[in-house]
Amino acid sequence: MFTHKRADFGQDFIFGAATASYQIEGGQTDGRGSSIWDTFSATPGNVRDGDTGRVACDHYNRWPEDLDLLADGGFDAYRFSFAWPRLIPEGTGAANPKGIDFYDRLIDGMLERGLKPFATLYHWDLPSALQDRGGWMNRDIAAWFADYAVLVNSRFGDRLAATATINEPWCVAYLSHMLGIHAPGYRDIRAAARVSHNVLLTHGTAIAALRAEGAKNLGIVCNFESAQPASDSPEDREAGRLWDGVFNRWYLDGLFKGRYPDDVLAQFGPHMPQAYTDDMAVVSAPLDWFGINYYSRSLWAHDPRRSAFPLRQVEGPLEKTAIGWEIYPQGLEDILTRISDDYTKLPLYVTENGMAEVEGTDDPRRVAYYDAHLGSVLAARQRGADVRGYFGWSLLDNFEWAEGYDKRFGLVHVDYQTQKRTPKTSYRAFQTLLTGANNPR
Ligand SMILES: N=[N+]=NCCCCNC(=O)[C@@H]1[C@H]2[C@H](O)[C@@H](O)[C@H](O)[C@@H](CO)[C@@H]12
Repeated sequence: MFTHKRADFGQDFIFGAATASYQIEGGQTDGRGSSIWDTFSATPGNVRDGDTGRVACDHYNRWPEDLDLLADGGFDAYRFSFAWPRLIPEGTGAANPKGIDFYDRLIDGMLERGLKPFATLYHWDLPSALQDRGGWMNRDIAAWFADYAVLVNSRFGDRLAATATINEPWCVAYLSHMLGIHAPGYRDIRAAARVSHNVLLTHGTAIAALRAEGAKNLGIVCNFESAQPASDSPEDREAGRLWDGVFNRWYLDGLFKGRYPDDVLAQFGPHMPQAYTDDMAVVSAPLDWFGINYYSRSLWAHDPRRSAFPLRQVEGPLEKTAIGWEIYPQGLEDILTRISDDYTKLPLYVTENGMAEVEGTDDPRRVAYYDAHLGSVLAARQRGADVRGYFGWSLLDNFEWAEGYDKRFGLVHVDYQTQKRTPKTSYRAFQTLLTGANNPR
């Protein structure tokens, strides 16, 4: 079990678990439109074992059982995402009544169980019809997304505890348009530069539209990693700093200082959209809270072979999870205190933290991972970071993007042949922390 006690976090601290629509819902029916992850995963070679989100955890049909798992675990909140293609199948225009009905029932189900709905408007499942129109590379996405955000707010806003516009803009931009690892799979510096701006412009445009509707408790969720040099050489130290710029400072500086970091702009060079500086007041719109996703650290060395972003990742020596990421709890304390000291005094939520582990329901390594990272949250709070909550990633084993179903992050095991859910030891650790009892269902 954990070494911490619920009281260590203060009575107002929120514990939750997180998921995302494409990773768990399945339910490619009832008017849901196609998403870029449907097309990306249907393309051979993009996802391990050719896995897709067609069925996933069948959450579209099994959501009452999954909400029961959250309630029985003693969680205060559930971080979930709306599937844009389920609500507006073509991305713009007519809403899908069956999509609205699904989220109506899901959110009411949370409220009936005393679970606070922490919503994310976009967790990567862009409607394919919008990709046909350029997707994130088209500046018009800011208006398309703002209209979608206003629809969600009009239908569900009065029941949501908190709303994040976008999950992990770095993944939407760099992982998906520079590295090509996620949908839509571009490897194009010009696309990456434009999307790195458009994703934050879209966020800010939606915030303004939601404010005009009177929406409250608005934020964004960004992912951070502790970017470190692979050696003490000046070149490697510069490489570590540049990656910190790419992964962390682009978003922190953009959102909270209204400007992009010069070292990263220098790498993007002439590929930035014209007059992007005119947008920075919108990009840095005031927020009510800020979400931090943290998993690991990364080591970087100078790579002179590359004309832009001259760096390469180096494997580190620390214990690794089943997805190959080093276990580095200190990085969570560091990023929380860095954000609080250098960027914002907004309420902070750890909106994702967790680890991939080999299949099984006894997961002592995951218990130790969570225990160590919860300790980092306490340490950051003691250093003045206003951390208000923590969400484990993930409630369920689920579709892990390009890794398919091979990588399991769940507190609850999913047998994809039978869809049977089985709480793991790590679920029991949270249940004991949160309820004091280890009451098996
Ligand atoms: N260089 N490099 N670095 C690799 C950085 C990976 C960043 N990926 C995440 O943070 C994703 C986040 C996502 O929200 C969720 O949908 C995913 O399931 C989890 C687990 O993967 C995490």
